[in-house]
Amino acid sequence: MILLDGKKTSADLKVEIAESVKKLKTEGKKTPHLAAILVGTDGASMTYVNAKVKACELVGFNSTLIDLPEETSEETLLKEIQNLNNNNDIDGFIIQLPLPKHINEQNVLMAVNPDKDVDGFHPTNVGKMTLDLPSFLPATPFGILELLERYNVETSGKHVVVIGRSHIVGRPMSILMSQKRPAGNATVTVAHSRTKNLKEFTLQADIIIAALGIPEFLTGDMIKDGVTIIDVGITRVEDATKKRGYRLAGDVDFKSVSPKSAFITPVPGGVGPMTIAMLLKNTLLACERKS
Ligand SMILES: Nc1nc2c(c(=O)[nH]1)N[C@@H](CN(C=O)c1ccc(C(=O)N[C@@H](CCC(=O)O)C(=O)O)cc1)CN2
Repeated sequence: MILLDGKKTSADLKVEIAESVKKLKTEGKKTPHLAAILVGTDGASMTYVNAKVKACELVGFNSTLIDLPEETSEETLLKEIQNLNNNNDIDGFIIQLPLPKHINEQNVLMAVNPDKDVDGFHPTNVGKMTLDLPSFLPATPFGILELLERYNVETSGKHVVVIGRSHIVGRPMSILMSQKRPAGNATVTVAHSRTKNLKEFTLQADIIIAALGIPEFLTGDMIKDGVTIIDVGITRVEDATKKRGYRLAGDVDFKSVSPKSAFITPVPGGVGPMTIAMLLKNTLLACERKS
């Protein structure tokens, strides 16, 4: 079993991005600038946004964090988005998800200028991705493709089962892996909460992407030997024995699944850190496209 090490791969990527930033600076070009909007005080969202800001510092980007209270209205948030759209120094920005329930996520994501949409969530970028045109790929699927490529995991002609159909991970992952691309050319099945006899599909899969958000859902009896496992889930599960009061659990039961796997991502240290590295990559791209 080979661990697909997202912590190490993302660190390698950050070194490469930092080198590109140095080159931009020596050429007298603009320093990439990422902004993030956080609405509310959800613990996990605060962790991720802070990690994004720290990653910007590490690679030499400028960053701006716009921290808004939970009760922020949709109108106020839309005004903040317009300010970022109109600010020429900002190359790309993201709105951390999930948003509080009183805010319509689609209205918010559609207000982002697609040229600054480094999350790749705007319908224009989703459409371009679907047509395999240059766009910003959503960071988690982009990170998974990068991990598969860097570890030379064969995907061509393989049967990929994606469990979960979210707009952020499952749906784009299924589109990208069926395309003609490195880490693509696969035959893809999308399974979801209404899928009957899921085990019949997972037992046939060469690659499983578990992105349903149910801790330790995929177990050893559901997979065949030699499978590649990508675990996208990161749930905080209460655990009084831990200093923080919780442990991080993936969607995969690592203990029973890893012995049967050829490749597997751990949680933590797998897909999560790759998400941040690919956001940086998109921001660099946004900055380079401007100049
Ligand atoms: N606007 C966005 N919102 C959300 C996205 C996104 O891509 N754009 N994805 C997720 C959360 N996410 C990034 O925002 C994210 C999740 C996990 C990690 C990560 O590094 N996880 C670590 C563990 C960190 C911890 O201690 O909790 C790991 O897996 O090793 C980074 C980013 C939803 N929202």
